[in-house]
Amino acid sequence: MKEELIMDTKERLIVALDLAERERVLGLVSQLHDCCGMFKVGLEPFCNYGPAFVKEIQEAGGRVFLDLKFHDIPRTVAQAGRAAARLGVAMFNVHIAGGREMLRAVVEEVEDETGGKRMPLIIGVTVLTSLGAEELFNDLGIERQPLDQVLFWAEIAKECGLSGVVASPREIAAIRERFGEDFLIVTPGIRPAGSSAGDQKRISTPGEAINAGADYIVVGRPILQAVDSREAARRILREMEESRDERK
Ligand SMILES: O=c1ccn([C@@H]2O[C@H](COP(=O)(O)O)[C@@H](O)[C@H]2O)c(=O)[nH]1
Repeated sequence: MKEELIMDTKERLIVALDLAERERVLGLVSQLHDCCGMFKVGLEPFCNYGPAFVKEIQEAGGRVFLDLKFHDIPRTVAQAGRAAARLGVAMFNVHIAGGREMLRAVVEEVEDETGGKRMPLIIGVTVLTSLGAEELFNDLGIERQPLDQVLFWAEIAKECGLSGVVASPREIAAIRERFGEDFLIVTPGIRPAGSSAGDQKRISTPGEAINAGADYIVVGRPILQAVDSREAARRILREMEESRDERK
């Protein structure tokens, strides 16, 4: 059975711990662990505190999405994937732009490490939510529109055995329609009404993302920078819950 069917709303919220201060991060973990399904450890906390920090979050009761977006030659990414699986993370990601051989290598290595049991979800990063059509063309030389590029990469991810993709809220409905319910969609670029987009270009509200069919939404600054982070998370959960009811 697809994990989604047994997920309640809180399990769909992933809080991005994009902070450098160790004590603050651990404080947030204890404040928010009953309001979200996973904590995302990305480049900032990982480069500051390393794998031991992932363990600390797990010991405090948090499931971890390791967001290091591996992108390298196949062997290197496969071995990094093995190490991520050993760390016991629930999810990690790789750039689909690394190519089919890299994607197949990491899936195979993680299956070998875990014996196919308690495998972390391996998610492919498509077009970063901070990029619009202009940057995609001018900076990366990609002529497709973001939606077409996301679908192109999602197809490769699926073919190579990944569990799903990271994509912006704008592409959720098209991914869902093309790849069905058994392909996970993890969506950053989430901004509750009235909050600032910052460096994100392809955004939507939590409710819109859930309505479009996201499995997980990833939220950083709207929670981290709120005066009351717990209340901000709970407000997002309420909005997700209402949109989920509408979707039923
Ligand atoms: O395309 C992507 C892939 C990853 N991210 C990550 O998600 C969070 C979003 O944080 P906000 O503060 O809510 O913008 C951040 O950790 C990114 O590294 C993404 O935004 N877009």
